Amino acid sequence: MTNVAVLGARGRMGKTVCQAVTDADDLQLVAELDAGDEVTRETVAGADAVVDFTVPDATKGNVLAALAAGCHVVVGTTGWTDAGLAEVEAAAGAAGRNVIIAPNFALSSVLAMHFAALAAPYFESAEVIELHHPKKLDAPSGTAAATAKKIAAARAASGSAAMPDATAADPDGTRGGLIDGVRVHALRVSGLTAHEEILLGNPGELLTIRTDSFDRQSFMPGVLLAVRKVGGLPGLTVGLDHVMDLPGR
Ligand SMILES: NC(=O)C1=CN([C@@H]2O[C@H](COP(=O)(O)OP(=O)(O)OC[C@H]3O[C@@H](n4cnc5c(N)ncnc54)[C@H](O)[C@@H]3O)[C@@H](O)[C@H]2O)C=CC1
Ligand SMILES: O=C(O)C1=N[C@H](C(=O)O)C[C@H](O)C1
Repeated sequence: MTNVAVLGARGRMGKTVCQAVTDADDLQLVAELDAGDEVTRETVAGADAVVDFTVPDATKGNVLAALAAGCHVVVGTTGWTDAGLAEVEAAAGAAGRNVIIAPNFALSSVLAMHFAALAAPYFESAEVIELHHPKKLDAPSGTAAATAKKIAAARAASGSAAMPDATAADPDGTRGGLIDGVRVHALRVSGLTAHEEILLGNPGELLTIRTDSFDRQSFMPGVLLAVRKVGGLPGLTVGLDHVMDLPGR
């Protein structure tokens, strides 16, 4: 039995994770923490793994506290910087505990990012559109940022030319942001949950890769997989693609 503590337990994702852990035969929910609760050895109640779905401002402090409390950590909270990831990697090494941070735990999204990186060197243009509910605190989504970085890395590795859409005219600033030279557009619309479209274009053709999370249940198989695997993946792992055995990686 793996003991699990959930941080952000009163949130949209936290509630869903608490239920998924409760429903799993091999996992036991031992603590539910939210804003105002300190993360200590006592409050996480002997958890083997702590799961964090909180807010970008709090997540790094939570991870460092959970490592200090002797736990492995699985993080879905977005808004991470490279410096924050480096700090966590060092802390995980020092504590002898492991951390998995994934911007998206939905299988469709992990595969969409993977397919986009595979396709990117074969197209002149690539732009990312992410669509979410208006209560989302960060923009662009962690998934869109990761997708753009993967597209840019794949194009750089294959020696692709700069994309014409990155420098296309933008007289009124309506062309979105740029992440590693890839255009990213963030939409916030009532009724939506979490969606992403990646458009890859050549003269006369378009490849569209689209992923939709209609329900937060879509993230649960990935979260539970990470909880079950985190003890065996030393140090810091970023991205569920490194936890799954994706062919062609
Ligand atoms: N990786 C993935 O697959 C997914 C990631 N997310 C990310 O997860 C995060 C949470 O999303 P939602 O659940 O929709 O947000 P939410 O706003 O519904 O929940 C956040 C919860 O964290 C709590 N909280 C705030 N500060 C805290 C602290 N210091 N310690 C403990 N709890 C604290 C809040 O009170 C709230 O209950 C966001 O960063 C979102 O982007 C969301 C869905 C999927
Ligand atoms: O806030 C959300 O809802 C989501 N956040 C993650 C992100 O920023 O990529 C994952 C998913 O898109 C849902």
